[in-house]
Amino acid sequence: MNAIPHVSARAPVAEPAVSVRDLTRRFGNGPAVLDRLSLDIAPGEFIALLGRSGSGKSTLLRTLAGLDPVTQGSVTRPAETSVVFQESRLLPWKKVWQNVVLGQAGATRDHAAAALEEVGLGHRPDAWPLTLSGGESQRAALARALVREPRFLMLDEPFAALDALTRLRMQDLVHGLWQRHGSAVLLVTHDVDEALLLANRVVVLDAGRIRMELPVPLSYPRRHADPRFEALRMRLLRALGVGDS
Ligand SMILES: Nc1ncnc2c1ncn2[C@@H]1O[C@H](COP(=O)(O)OP(=O)(O)OP(=O)(O)O)[C@@H](O)[C@H]1O
Repeated sequence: MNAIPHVSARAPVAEPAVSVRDLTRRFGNGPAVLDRLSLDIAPGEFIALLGRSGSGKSTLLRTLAGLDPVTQGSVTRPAETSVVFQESRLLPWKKVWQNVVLGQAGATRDHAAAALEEVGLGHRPDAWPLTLSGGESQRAALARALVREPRFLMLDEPFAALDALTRLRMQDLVHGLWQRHGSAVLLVTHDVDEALLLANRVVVLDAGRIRMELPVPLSYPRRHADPRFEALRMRLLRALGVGDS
């Protein structure tokens, strides 16, 4: 896979990898679930999207993925885009490696093996999905995303169903993949700490609008004990309406 040079959130970038302009999305005659929302994501930038339940996070992601139509406005993103969901969505009647290459023209068993190796599942290409643990299934889902060599990777609460320890391991894995491949990443999460551990910039959504955009100017690896981490955490919690405000 080609490494795309990492561009930090602050670097001047002429062409964003992803551009959302005045995006509005309604269901039927209902209220705007996304309300004239604009957002640019730079090549190689890692964005975490936070927001209360119902704030429009999944709708934004689905619209970016082309799974949901745009009511008004526009969305531009690379053709090479991959999505990983909360559930791995592996087909149980196909082996792991077959799932990894599914729907990807030209992808071979060797491509699957390389992607599985990278996510720490190189020893189980012939396993059946139902024999995998939750963490292993999500690793396979990540391998399936990687085999597409995405310039833009969307992750919709990919660790939400995992236990705390597995979740930490998966966060490390995603961080490593991002550093190696340099894709732009959009991670939807409910977890403020996860957002601050991983992202260059945290975007808080509220009723379909961006309530806050918070750059995270801390180097990696990040530590909860860092007072700057804690200060950013408090700001995010306030923006989410948690804690004293
Ligand atoms: N297919 C649909 N038809 C009608 N309304 C919908 C549909 N999908 C989503 N909505 C509404 O759009 C709003 C935003 O939903 P969305 O799933 O994007 O929120 P979310 O921030 O991802 O929430 P959560 O954190 O609970 O996953 C909600 O009020 C939801 O009820």
